[in-house]
Amino acid sequence: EIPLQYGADRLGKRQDAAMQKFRDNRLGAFIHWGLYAIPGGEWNGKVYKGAAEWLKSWAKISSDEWMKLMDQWNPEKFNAKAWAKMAKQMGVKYVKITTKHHEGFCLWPSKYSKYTVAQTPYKKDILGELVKAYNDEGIDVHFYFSVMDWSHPDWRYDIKSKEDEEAMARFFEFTDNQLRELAERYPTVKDFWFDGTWDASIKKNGWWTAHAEKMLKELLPGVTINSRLRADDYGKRHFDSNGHMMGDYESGYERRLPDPVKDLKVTRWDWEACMTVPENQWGYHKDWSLSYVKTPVEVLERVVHAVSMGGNMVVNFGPQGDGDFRPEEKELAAYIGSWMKKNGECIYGCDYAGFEKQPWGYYTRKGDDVYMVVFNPPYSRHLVVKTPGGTSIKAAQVVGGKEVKVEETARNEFNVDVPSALPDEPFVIKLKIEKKQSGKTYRDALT
Ligand SMILES: COc1ccc([C@@H]2N[C@@H](C)[C@@H](O)[C@H]2O)cc1
Repeated sequence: EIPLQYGADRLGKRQDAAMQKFRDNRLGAFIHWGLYAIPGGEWNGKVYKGAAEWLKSWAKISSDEWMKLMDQWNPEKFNAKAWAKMAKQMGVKYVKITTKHHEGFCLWPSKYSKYTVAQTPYKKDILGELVKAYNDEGIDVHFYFSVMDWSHPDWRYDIKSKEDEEAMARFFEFTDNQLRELAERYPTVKDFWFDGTWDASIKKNGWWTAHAEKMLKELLPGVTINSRLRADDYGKRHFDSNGHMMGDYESGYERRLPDPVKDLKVTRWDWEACMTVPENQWGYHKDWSLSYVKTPVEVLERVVHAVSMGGNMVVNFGPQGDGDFRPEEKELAAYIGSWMKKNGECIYGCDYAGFEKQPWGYYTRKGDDVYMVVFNPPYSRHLVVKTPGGTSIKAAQVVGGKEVKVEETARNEFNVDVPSALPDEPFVIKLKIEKKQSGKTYRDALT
């Protein structure tokens, strides 16, 4: 192993209660809300197809020009309690909120910046209202924080001179001040999800990323930190130069998921994926017809896919500039919520089952209970289950429904019947498994 000063601080999964809660939560929501929600992807009459929260970049707008949007920030339909109710009904156990995105606008009245809600017509502390409202609903709050800050004169993409070095030193102090401020103002926050850390200016300062994690963990014992913050002594990110994950969970699965057959390595560590409903829109975009919009079932499948491989999934919402949500997002939250009400036991507190992936859907597991989450019921009307060695199926029951027949068909192979009346939505079968060898003898084919 290469000696590292700023590599992984720990090998293996964190086993403390705070991390167990992070893991058990499994389903979260992202809230991307900032000045970008006002133009919604359109500038000077031109609609840009790229991610709406990057409009400043696509339309090549100066920060001074962009920050004039603050004069229009007065979300008259914003109601933190209503947002928290919607999250509760969706069945999410936590919400990740953009405290500050790349644009540099702060949803809290930071005393280290003039680009905050305090300097807008709205005036009040939006972040504080949201933290209280979500917590009052029993929902954990996680903070998204972009290190890259397009509004700050000392931000550098790379360090090529003494001036750059001095500017970034000031920038790191500014960032430390904001992080400390967030931790001290909102001590119930459970996680920091860092973004905007891919540039050379950060990769050349791995020491700072380790310091930022350490500082937050001293201020907030138990807080979780994502791998995306971290760069090691040699600028390696997420996993250090010895291949060990930095931070408390891998945060590289953004708008993509590990393959259920080829990428089983991810079951060895904690990880959290995040996803957009359109192909690539985090902030509010006025025209969702520009790309494919995933149906609620397609969103649900990605949630189950993540949990089936021992990960969390965060589904993104991009609230409108007026503080209300678009109809598609309200419908999505309602659909997921109604499904989770019936079937949440196959998600919350569940993990990788260790069963071989089948075409009909995904397995999740909690203790001795293995769940089959069926998205593609086959014409054969039975679901093939291949169990690990020494494992047999004792019984099978549709969650919230009837027992279904289980028949042993070969060594460690079973047919589980689909319900006679096929449900019109993805359904879950709960297996009672037991450790025992089958009494039957099976002849292997000689080839
Ligand atoms: C250079 O490519 C990207 C892609 C997405 C991002 C941000 N990460 C997501 C979680 C959103 O915040 C998106 O703006 C930044 C840079």
